[in-house]
Formats: sequence, structure tokens, C-alpha cells
Amino acid sequence: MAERGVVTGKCGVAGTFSRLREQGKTAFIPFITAGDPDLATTSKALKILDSCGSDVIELGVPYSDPLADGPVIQAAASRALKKGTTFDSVMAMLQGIIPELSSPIVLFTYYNPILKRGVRNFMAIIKQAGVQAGLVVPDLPLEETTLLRNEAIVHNIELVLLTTPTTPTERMKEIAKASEGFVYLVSAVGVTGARSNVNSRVEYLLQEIKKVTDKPVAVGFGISTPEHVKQIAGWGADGVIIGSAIVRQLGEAASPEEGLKRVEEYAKSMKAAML
Ligand SMILES: O=P(O)(O)OC[C@@H](O)[C@@H](O)c1c[nH]c2ccccc12
Repeated sequence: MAERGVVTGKCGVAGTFSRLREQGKTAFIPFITAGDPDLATTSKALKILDSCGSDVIELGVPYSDPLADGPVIQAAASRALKKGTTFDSVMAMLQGIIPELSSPIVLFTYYNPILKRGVRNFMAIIKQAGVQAGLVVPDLPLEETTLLRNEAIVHNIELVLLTTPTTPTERMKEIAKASEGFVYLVSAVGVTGARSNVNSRVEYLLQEIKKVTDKPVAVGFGISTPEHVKQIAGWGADGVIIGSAIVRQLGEAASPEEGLKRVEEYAKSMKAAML
């Protein structure tokens, strides 16, 4: 496996986490689905999330078979696909907005769009679009990540890997070792979607991961209230990831403008809980 050089420049994910660690801060990491309700609104939502103090922003490429996603993000993906959102149109939108953002983008895509383009070509495309930072491929098992990881390193893209509450310790260690940028600790068994309580095992899982790596660990799945955020930050997480609860603000709104307003209000309330 190729060794990872230090990610230089202001916009790397690892660089963002080390800056926050020096400040004793926890990263606020929202997720939205590109193209829901449309790409122009996504572009504005990215700007709003950035100005509300997001430290890293996860952007999902809509896919027809999002097996790891719950109903909220599945519905967002199908709305985006119905609107004609494609991987290429997401890249074109990103190329336009990334120069205006201070927080790095972590692109979420299932493996199929990568397979279709070929790993090397895919990495060159996202690099060209200005995705200077991270990539998450939720349906890619650790055993298949070597080629992707090596190509990502060549293009200075940080391939973030996920560990779950049921991942055996040995495998969690391998995932933590191979993950770039940060380790994504999935807090709950099952698919994405807001839960009423945070899995109390997260405190123990965070300790276990931090025994085997000093890489930042961000927690996601089910987080939707300021209390959840405070609890997870209090357990020592380096980042808190919120997806469905933000995607819903756009999805349930009567208009894109109202959705953007709801995103702004919600993001500000969650960011305030982290300060
Ligand atoms: O939606 P939630 O429960 O807040 O979880 C974050 C999640 O949406 C985001 O990180 C994500 C979106 N799609 C995924 C697929 C797999 C793992 C994680 C994700």
C-alpha cells in the first residue's frame, strides 16, 4: 500500500481536524444530497452550511440503490435523480462553488459510479472538480479499498473508511489504520436516519478506536438534536456528522428558499451546541 504523505494546504480534511484539535474544538460535519431539490439550491446550501461554521461538508452523489441510507436520504436521492441530477452535473456544480467555500468537501458516492468510470479516471474527475479533500464509498468493503486508496493518495484525496458498532476489534484496527482524513464511526446498526437517542456504546467504541489510532474519529448516524451533539462531543469525538436531519429540512420545505432558511436555522442551532 502506498504511504500517505502529509496532506498539505488549507483544504485537506486531516489538516482541518488538526487545526480544530489544537483549538480543542469538535468538527461540525453536515451531509446533504446533491441535486435535492435541485443543483442550484445545493450550491446555495453548501454556501450556507459553510458560513454557518461547518468544518467539513459531506456531499452525497444521488444513486438509485442507496443501500446504506434510510428513508429520508433515499427520498432525497430519488428526488435528485428525478430532477436529472448526474455525477457529471454534480461535478460541474462543485467546480463552481468550491472556490467560495472554506470547508473541505467529502464526496459520498456508492461504488458503482466509480466502477463505471474506472478508479483512476474517477479520481482525476473529482480532483478536476476541485474536490481537494475526502471521499467516502459506503458500500466498499475494506478488502476492496487498496486500489481506490492508492489512487486516492496519488491524487491527494483522503479516502475515509467506516467502522460500525458490530465491527470486530481486529477489523476496526485495520480500518482505522487504512482510513485517511478521519475514521468514520457509524454510531448505530442499520441505515442512516435520525434516532431519538444516541447509542450509549459510542462512548466505549470511541475509546476502543482511540486506543489503536491517533487519527481523528467523527461519529455519524442518528444525530439530530443539540443534546446528541453535546453528548458525543463530550465523549471525545473529533467530529459530529449530521445528515438526515439536515436533508429533511430541504425535503420537507414548501420551496427551495424555505428549505435553505430551515437549513440555516438548523445548522446554526447544531453548531451552537458544539461551542
Ligand atoms: O443521516 P444520519 O443518520 O444523520 O447519518 C449521517 C449520514 O447521513 C451520512 O454520513 C451518510 C449519508 N449516506 C451515507 C451512507 C453510509 C454512511 C453514511 C452516510
